[in-house]
Amino acid sequence: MLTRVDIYNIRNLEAVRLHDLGRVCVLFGENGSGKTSVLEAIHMLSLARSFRASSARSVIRHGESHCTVYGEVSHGGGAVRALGVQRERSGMAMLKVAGRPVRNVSGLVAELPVLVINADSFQLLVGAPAARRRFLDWGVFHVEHEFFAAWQRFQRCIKQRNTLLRRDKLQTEELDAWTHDLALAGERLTMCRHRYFEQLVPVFHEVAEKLVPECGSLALRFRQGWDATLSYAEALKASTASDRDQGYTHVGPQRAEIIVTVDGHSAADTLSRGQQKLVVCALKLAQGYVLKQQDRSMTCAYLIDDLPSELDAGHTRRVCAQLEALGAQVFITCIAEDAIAGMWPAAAAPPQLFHVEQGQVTSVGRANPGAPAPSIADSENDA
Ligand SMILES: Nc1ncnc2c1ncn2[C@@H]1O[C@H](COP(=O)(O)OP(=O)(O)OP(=O)(O)O)[C@@H](O)[C@H]1O
Repeated sequence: MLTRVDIYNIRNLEAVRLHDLGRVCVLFGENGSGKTSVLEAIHMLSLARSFRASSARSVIRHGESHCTVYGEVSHGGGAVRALGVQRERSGMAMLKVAGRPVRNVSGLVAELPVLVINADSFQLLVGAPAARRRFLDWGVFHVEHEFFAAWQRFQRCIKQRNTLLRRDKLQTEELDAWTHDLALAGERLTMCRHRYFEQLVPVFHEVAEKLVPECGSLALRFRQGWDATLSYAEALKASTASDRDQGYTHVGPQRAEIIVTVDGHSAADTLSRGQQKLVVCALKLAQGYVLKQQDRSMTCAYLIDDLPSELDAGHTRRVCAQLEALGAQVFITCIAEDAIAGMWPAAAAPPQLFHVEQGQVTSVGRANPGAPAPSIADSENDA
C-alpha cells in the first residue's frame, strides 16, 4: 500500500506532499485543479510514465527541467520501501527502489502495481489487440514469476529474427538458430499467459455477475497468436516462406489476443458505453483479486479518474462496493466532495478526502458516513 507520496513539478503540481495515506483516498476539486495529475504522479511512481501522455515532456511542469515523484509503500503492514522516479525533458529516467538505482521499470512495478480506470478505459474492449495484450501481461507479470525473463528473451529473439528476415542474403543457419530460440521463449511466455488466463476467467465471471448481471452471457477467450493445434516451432516453420517474403515474423505471442463476447457477439460491437466501462471494471477488479490470491500481502492501487462518467448511480455504487470488498487501495477523483463518499458502502471505513485546488492538495479528513461529507472549513476547525 502506498502510504506517502511527494510530487514535484508534475503538470500544475509544483510541490505536493501526501502522508499517512489510507486505503481509500478521494481527490475532489474543480476542473483543471490537478486531480488527474495526482493520479498521473502515482502512475509515474509505478511505471515511470504517465497514463495519458506518451512523452515525459508534456507531464513536466512548464518551465522546469524535470519532475520527481517519491513514495513509500508497505506490504501487509511490514517494512516500508522507498520508491523514487525522476524524468527529464530529454526523456531520461532515473528510478530508485529502497535508495538503490534500478535499471528497468520491473523493479518499481513489482513494489507498486497500479491499475487505471478512466474515461478511456473502454478502449480495452474496442481498441487494438495490443491494449488487451498489455492488460493480460500486467497480470501475468505479477503472478507468474518466470514471465518477465521469458518476455525479455522473446523480444530479443523476435527482433533478431526480423532483422535477419529483412537481409538481402539470408543466412539460413543463423535464421534457424534464432527461430529455435524464439520458439522456446514464445512457448514459455505463452504457457505463463495460459496459466494466468485460466485463473482470471472464473474471477472475472464472479465480478461481472455482480457489476453487470443484466448484460447477458459474457465470455472471454484467449488466442495465443498461432494455430493452437501446432507447437510454436511448427507454426514458425509453416510460416517461414511468407515471413521471408514480407520480412517479419507473422505468427506468435506478439499476435495474442483476448476476445470478449456477450451472448456470442463481440462485446465491443454490442455493449453500450456504460456497459463497456463496467466490463472493463470487472476485468481490472478480477486482476486485483488474482493478484491477492497469489500473495495476500500484495494489493494493487486503483487509480480511478471520474468514475461516475458513463455510469448511473446504482452501477457506480456496485463498483465502489467491489473495490471495497477487494480491499485494494483506491485513489479516486471527482468534482463534488460527496460524489464518491456518498456512493461508498456505508458499512466501510469512510474514505479519506483531499481537496485539490489550483495545484494544491489539502487533506480534509474523512467523509462522514450517512451524512454529507464535511466541508473544508469544518475539518480545518477540527484540526
Ligand atoms: N506541463 C504542464 N505544466 C503546467 N501546468 C500544466 C501542464 N500540463 C497541464 N497543466 C495544467 O494542469 C492542470 C491540471 O490538470 P488535471 O488534468 O490534473 O485537472 P483535473 O483536476 O483532473 O481536471 P478535470 O476535472 O477537468 O479532469 C490543468 O489546469 C492544466 O492546464
